[in-house]
Amino acid sequence: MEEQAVGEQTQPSSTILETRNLTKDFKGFTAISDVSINVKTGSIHALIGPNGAGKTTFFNLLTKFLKPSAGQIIYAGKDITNARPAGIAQQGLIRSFQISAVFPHLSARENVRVALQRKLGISYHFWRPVRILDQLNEEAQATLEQVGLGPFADTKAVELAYGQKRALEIATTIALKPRLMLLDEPTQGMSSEDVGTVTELIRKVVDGRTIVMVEHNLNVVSTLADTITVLNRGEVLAEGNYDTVSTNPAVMEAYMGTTDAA
Ligand SMILES: Nc1ncnc2c1ncn2[C@@H]1O[C@H](COP(=O)(O)OP(=O)(O)OP(=O)(O)O)[C@@H](O)[C@H]1O
Repeated sequence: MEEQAVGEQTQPSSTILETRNLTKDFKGFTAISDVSINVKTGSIHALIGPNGAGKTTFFNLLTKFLKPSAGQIIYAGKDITNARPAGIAQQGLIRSFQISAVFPHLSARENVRVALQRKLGISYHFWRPVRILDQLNEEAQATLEQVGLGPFADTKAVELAYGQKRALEIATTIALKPRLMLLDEPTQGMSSEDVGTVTELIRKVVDGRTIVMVEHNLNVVSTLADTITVLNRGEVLAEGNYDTVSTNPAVMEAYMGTTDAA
């Protein structure tokens, strides 16, 4: 049996997120149709599919940026179909690369500290006892070390290289203590070197957490994902590990317009 990540107070192989017949219509056009997925606790679950397949729409449904037309979303055993984005964030379902905006003129450490303060609900109370601020600084430093930015703690975000900025975004997301991280194309626009660094980083931060990611880069998906859901025209075309989906004739047809193996 596959080993589960430690740190979750759930049973091995339990489901942390589930969609049941999730559907989204835009004025008569069905962008997501009856999509049911099951995300295992502690796994990396990737959503892939050709352009226009409905990945972004599905992602926006999960993070409550869009309201479903039909179906249900169950997170940690609770029906969150009608929950507000802030409500689900408090329950540990955190979307990265959008909400965790990085402040360009703050240092890496200050950026992480802002996220830690947000989590604690003590934002910008600079009159807090020094002891608490010291604790925050220590935790911020530890979080930066987790993503390889320890030596850059005092560097302004704007001065970090592109891949390092992405690492900082991951650090600010980790600071929000996610149980489930939703990553929207984490390697988009990166050099191949940065793709490698961020791929390693994602593998590292999954420990004790679950990740759902939309990702175009199939190398990244093949390296990281335990389970892949392939969407096409708003429907689930295939699901399974990389070997299963990459050899599925319907997937080859959707991607390459051919069922011949490359
Ligand atoms: N707000 C909207 N109103 C109308 N149609 C929409 C809306 N948002 C998305 N769509 C349509 O839904 C379909 C799925 O779009 P979506 O952006 O979710 O696909 P995607 O898989 O993320 O594509 P890409 O890989 O190109 O980003 C597309 O045909 C798109 O035109």
